[in-house]
Amino acid sequence: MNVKSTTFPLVNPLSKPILYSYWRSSCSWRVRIALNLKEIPYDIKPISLIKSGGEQHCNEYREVNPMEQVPALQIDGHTLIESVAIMHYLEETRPQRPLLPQDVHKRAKVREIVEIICSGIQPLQNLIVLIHVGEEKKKEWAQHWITRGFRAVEKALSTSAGKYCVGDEISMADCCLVPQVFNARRFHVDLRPYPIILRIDRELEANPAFRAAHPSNQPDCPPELPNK
Ligand SMILES: O=C(O)/C=C\C(=O)CC(=O)CC(=O)O
Repeated sequence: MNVKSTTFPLVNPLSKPILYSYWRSSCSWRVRIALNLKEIPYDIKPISLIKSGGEQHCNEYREVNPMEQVPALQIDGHTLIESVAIMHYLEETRPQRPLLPQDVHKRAKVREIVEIICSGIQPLQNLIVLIHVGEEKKKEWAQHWITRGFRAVEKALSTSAGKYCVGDEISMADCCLVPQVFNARRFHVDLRPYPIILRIDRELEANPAFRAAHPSNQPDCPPELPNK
């Protein structure tokens, strides 16, 4: 693993941000999109969640993120963890290309969709949970929780969506939706009942910030991308 012990806990406030990321971690992906949208230059330190039982569990990385998960972002002399907290930090310190709408009701809608995905769906189909569920049951388990959550997301979008999740501006909700759709496809969820989710996902496919953040464009993506 190429994480040097000198990298932490001290972080140089002037150095380029470093994102500890895994190519198909949906939580890392959210942050990559946010950084790209805000045009914040950053370096990636890949953390393999599967190599040698998972580099996220090694002593050095536990110093960076005691939750032993990705992402972690070293920025402005701080080490930040948890993708939603990181996106809010970026929003508050780099207000260019806002990821939250001005209107308070629309902001609430963005947060609602973010919360459904980041608390109500993704943690239930995360690697650590699926390991406990077991190989035999994991597909059905993931499908169950993604379907349950997508039903609620689709309902929310039926009143909030314009071109994107909330109105016509890209927001944190879109940063969370696209990686979750990828996960849904990975677990072969039938997405036909969610036409608004599919339309927004298609809309964002061509966006350069989203495209650059895609797992297939990550330095640690294996040459043959499985389950794309
Ligand atoms: O290559 C792997 O199978 C390991 C881990 C992941 O995909 C990441 C997740 O745990 C899913 C997620 O981010 O939602």
